[in-house]
Amino acid sequence: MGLSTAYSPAGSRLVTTPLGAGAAQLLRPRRTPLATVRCSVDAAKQVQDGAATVAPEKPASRKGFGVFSTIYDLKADSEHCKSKSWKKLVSIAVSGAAGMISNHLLFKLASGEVFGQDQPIALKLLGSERSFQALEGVAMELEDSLYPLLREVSIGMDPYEVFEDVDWALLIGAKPRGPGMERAALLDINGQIYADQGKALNAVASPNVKVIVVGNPCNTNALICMKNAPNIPAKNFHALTRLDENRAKCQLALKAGVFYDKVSNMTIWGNHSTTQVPDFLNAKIDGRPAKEVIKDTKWLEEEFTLTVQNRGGVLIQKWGRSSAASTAVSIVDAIRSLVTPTPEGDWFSSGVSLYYWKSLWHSREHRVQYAMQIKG
Ligand SMILES: NC(=O)c1ccc[n+]([C@@H]2O[C@H](COP(=O)([O-])OP(=O)(O)OC[C@H]3O[C@@H](n4cnc5c(N)ncnc54)[C@H](O)[C@@H]3O)[C@@H](O)[C@H]2O)c1
Ligand SMILES: O=C(O)C[C@H](O)C(=O)O
Repeated sequence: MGLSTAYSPAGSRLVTTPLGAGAAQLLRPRRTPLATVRCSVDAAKQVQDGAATVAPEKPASRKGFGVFSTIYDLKADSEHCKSKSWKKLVSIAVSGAAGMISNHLLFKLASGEVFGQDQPIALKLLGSERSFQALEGVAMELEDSLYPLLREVSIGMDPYEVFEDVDWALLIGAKPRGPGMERAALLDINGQIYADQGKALNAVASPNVKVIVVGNPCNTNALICMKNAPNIPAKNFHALTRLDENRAKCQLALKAGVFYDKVSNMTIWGNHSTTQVPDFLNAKIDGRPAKEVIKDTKWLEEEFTLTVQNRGGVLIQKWGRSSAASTAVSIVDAIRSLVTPTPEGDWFSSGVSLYYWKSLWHSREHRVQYAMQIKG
């Protein structure tokens, strides 16, 4: 005798019953012919039936995936007393959700390590036609992880559905470069994705949605996205340059022989590309200027800069694919920096619209300090 779970359509509760093999038949998932919600039980059956090769029907992204379609009252749920003090649900769209970076990121988001242990979240996962089956697999893994803070998961291929009312959009879905390529060469393929997604965000996302563009070339893609979303404040668009900041901190720590938490005030100027300038002049090690601690100026000016500029490319040569886990970590760092006060005297890097931030910088109205720019 084992524990089996029966899926019932949205609106009713998920039933968990001890079952024998015969009873399992009786509790096969029942779906109305027109139901568009996808659940893990259906996905498993598709593979079993050999239907996995058939293009899946387009799901309605507002409906939850599998267990996440169950309707419940969060505040009234006595089993989760903790939930009574939880904040209002935050809705996060992740594009390229079946890709390498997302495979690390989604589980960090769901665990609460990004937005906090009192912040329930909804994940809206956007995939492409090619990746849709894999997206179902991702959603199934999220189901099986039983994260208390993960209250909703939906999947879809239409950004106009997936982005509806989202508070955050983490735009990762794009083609990565291969060995020997420059990121800029991806613009022809990836640029259009960000034009389309910018339009979709403009039309259906929360008017104050925060957007982090990861797909390369990320600075240009962020600009394209921003230009296609005139209703969303320009200050809300970020290109992910945090990975470069983290890489630069790591190299300075290595050279100085200190743990990397001793390195602060690291700025990345320019694009997330080989033209970027990791700013060792303003960086600090243990509160002192990096140049005072690292006397080897030639190393700082040449090797340090080149290492940070080329780190992504070297990694591709070694791995055969681009960085994923460290990128996910840097997305977490970037979000955390945006939602929590910056430690006194420190700052962080993010690619943003210079036009907007220049004025704010002078007015000194911001509570979080930024060192960032966005470039096309
Ligand atoms: N800014 C950075 O620091 C940084 C770091 C690493 C990678 N990247 C970039 O991030 C992007 C994704 O990298 P990855 O390793 O996750 O790639 P991946 O190939 O593993 O995953 C990309 C996913 O996006 C999906 N996709 C493609 N077009 C889409 C669309 N229009 N809408 C939704 N999904 C779509 C693909 O089907 C795939 O599942 C690449 O462009 C890569 O160069 C940026
Ligand atoms: O180098 C790449 O193409 C992937 C990413 O931008 C990185 O810096 O690791």
